[in-house]
Amino acid sequence: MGQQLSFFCDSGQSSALPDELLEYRPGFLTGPVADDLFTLLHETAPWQQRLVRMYEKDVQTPRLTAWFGDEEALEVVEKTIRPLARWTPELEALRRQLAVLAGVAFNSVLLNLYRDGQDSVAWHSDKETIMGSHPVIASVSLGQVRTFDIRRKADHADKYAVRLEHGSLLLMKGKLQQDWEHRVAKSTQQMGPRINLTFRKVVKPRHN
Ligand SMILES: O=C(O)CCC(=O)C(=O)O
Ligand SMILES: [Fe+2]
Repeated sequence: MGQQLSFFCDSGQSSALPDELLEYRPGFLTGPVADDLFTLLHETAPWQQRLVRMYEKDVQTPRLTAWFGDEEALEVVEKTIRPLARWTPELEALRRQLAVLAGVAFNSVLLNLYRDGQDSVAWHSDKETIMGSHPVIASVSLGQVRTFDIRRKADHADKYAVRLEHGSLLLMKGKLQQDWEHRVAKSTQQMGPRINLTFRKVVKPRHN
């Protein structure tokens, strides 16, 4: 990869984001392949609305999710990953393609369905306890273009945004999970559904 990319800050100015943190590939999947995958997943994935504990209350996540993966992934994070669906041929093919491209033996994929502009994922970083330090996460986007924001944990003014297009691939890597947070914010604009797939290699936490 290594191509130079432009990311856009809130001010509308473009600025290059270090590609040791994020690599963006628009058109990773061609239009028809992306269209078919969107329709298939939208109609057949075992979508669920999960409860998360926030401020001592159970609240529903503002999006639907589904997990697919290997049995070994289930053993790692039994509570959060369950139920874990078996790989479908289409997701298995994508996993293989991404494993070669990213050099990572992904053993699970988390699917998010943002039904409209009101669905979102709040600022967070993905847990390194179950992915090891400096994990590579391969994120494929289908459907509605949404904005992916990142901000540095130590200085929230240090932030970038990138539009994740239909059929695009975003590789998150290096110190992104350690030093930065990311989100997909709600939008007041009329928006169609978007499906995001994050391929992950989850591993048993190491106890020293
Ligand atoms: O929808 C996206 O692009 C990001 C999803 C995400 O950050 C996550 O599932 O951890
Ligand atoms: Fe995330």
